[in-house]
Amino acid sequence: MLIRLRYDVAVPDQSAPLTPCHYFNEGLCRSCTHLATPYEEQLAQKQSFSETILECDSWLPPVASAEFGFRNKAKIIIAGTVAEPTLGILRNGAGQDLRDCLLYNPIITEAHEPLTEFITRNKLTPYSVPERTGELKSIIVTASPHGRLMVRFVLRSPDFVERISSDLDWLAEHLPLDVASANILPEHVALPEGPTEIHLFGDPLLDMSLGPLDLRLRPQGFFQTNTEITRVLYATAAAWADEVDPSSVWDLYCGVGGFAKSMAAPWRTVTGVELSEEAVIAAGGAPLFVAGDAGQWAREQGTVPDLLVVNPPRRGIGDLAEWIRDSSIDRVLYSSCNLVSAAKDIEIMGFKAERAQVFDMFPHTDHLECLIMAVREAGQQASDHPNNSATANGF
Ligand SMILES: C[S@@+](CC[C@H](N)C(=O)[O-])C[C@H]1O[C@@H](n2cnc3c(N)ncnc32)[C@H](O)[C@@H]1O
Repeated sequence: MLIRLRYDVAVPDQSAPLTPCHYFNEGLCRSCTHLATPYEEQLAQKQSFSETILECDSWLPPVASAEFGFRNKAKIIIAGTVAEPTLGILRNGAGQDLRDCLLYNPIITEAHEPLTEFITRNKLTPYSVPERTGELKSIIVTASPHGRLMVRFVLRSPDFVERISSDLDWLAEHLPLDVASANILPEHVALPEGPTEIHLFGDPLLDMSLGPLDLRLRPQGFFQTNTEITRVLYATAAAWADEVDPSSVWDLYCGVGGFAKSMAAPWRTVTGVELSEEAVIAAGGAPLFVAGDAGQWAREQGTVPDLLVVNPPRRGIGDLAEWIRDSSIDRVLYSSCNLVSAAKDIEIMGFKAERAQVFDMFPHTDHLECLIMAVREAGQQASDHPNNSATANGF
């Protein structure tokens, strides 16, 4: 904990309890803004914040995460020199090594040492942000639930692809490597990655299966970052869906298909829709998974599902909310990492939250995932609406 003196000079408060993270205690990394707050208190704060943002008939108790070791993905910024690279973040334009970060899955932590050696032995010059020189910008590492790794080298140009590729057998001897690729990001921008991905090693699919749920991830696909919380989230969503036992489900913004697959049953049709073709291929492709814009796809169907599942990016579902309002859909299972946009969407839809639960996907931060079962408000029947597209289309 820091106390602030006049002129905003921060000095360590010697009387305050230290957190388990030495980077935090030394003021070198403050990504975990609430690390000094006891975890139970963090959870209670997230719950009360959520209850003020979203009016709900029944708020269930929050689902707690492991406090450390839960992150399955690390975006490691590379800086420093070939002989002494830093693997972590940029702090005031310089590299700050974060290899002891407590959030990482232990196999990601253990990968730092061989990755450091790999950079040095292959002379992979770190990219310097102030000078705009060098090649290796970052390494994105994803850990599977089975202890295997996907490693992606984000490079300024394809110049180093050959030398990386030719030494990957060495890397595979030193860490549990299943997939490796190069991502090309030529621009000097604060983006995590570029559009071009060059596959270099292994199968391009990392097995992210969670128990019976068969999930696979390709390099540019999205996967929730807290594996255990994700498993509980999908299982809870499936249990809530089973209570209403829909015969048709649409999973919009489906990513690699976690919600859709957890709700699949022989007596049910389930369709997942996702913008990223990489994710759709990883999910298993047609006929169950469709690549496209969720809103456009929904409008083109000429029918509606018994249960609509949405798990959009932070901005929410946009004008799909009006389409839902004007349709005959009466039950939406909304999973969101931004309760503010979710609450706004649910209001626009003319629905009310029947049940909600916080899943602590991102401990020590303000962020959270929330699962909401929303139902059409009495008196808000789509058929009453003058712009009822379903009625206009004759179904
Ligand atoms: C929060 S992630 C959820 C992914 C998935 N439901 C899961 O549990 O991993 C949001 C997903 O929406 C996708 N997406 C973004 N805009 C979209 C759109 N207009 N139509 C369909 N999918 C979209 C992203 O590619 C991303 O995979």
